[in-house]
Amino acid sequence: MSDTEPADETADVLDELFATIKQRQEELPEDSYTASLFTHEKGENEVLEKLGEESTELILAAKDDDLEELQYESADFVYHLLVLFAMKGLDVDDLREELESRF
Ligand SMILES: N=c1c2ncn([C@@H]3O[C@H](COP(=O)(O)OP(=O)(O)OP(=O)(O)O)[C@@H](O)[C@H]3O)c2ncn1[C@@H]1O[C@H](COP(=O)(O)O)[C@@H](O)[C@H]1O
Repeated sequence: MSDTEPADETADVLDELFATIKQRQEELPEDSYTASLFTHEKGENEVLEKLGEESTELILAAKDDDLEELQYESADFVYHLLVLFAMKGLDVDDLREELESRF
C-alpha cells in the first residue's frame, strides 16, 4: 500500500475533502450527494445511518480479508464522518488535534 508516502499527503487529502464538504454545505448545489445529506428529510439521521451501514460493510470486508473492499468502505466511512463533523460544527482539525493529543 502507501506506507512510503509522507504523513502530510494524508493531511492534505483530508483538508481538501473537508473544505469541499463545507463548500457543499454552504452552497447546496442540486446535483451534489454531499449537499443532499445536509438537506435530507431525515436530518442528521441519514448520515448516522450511513455511518452504521459503512461500518458494518468495513467490518464484513475485514472479516473476509478483502483488503480492497476494506480500503473502499473505510474511505466511505471517513467521508461520512467528516460530513457529520461539518453538521455538528466540528472541524477536521478537531479530529487531528484529538489524535495528536494521544501521541
Ligand atoms: N468522498 C466522497 C464520497 N464517498 C462516498 N460517497 C457517496 O456516498 C454514497 C455511499 O452510499 P452507499 O454506500 O449507499 O452507496 P454505494 O457505494 O453505491 O453502495 P455500497 O456498494 O457501498 O453498498 C455514494 O453515493 C457515494 O457516491 C461520496 N460522495 C462524495 N465524496 C467527496 O465529496 C466531494 C463532493 O461530491 P458531491 O457530493 O458530488 O458534491 C467529491 O468530490 C468527493 O471528494
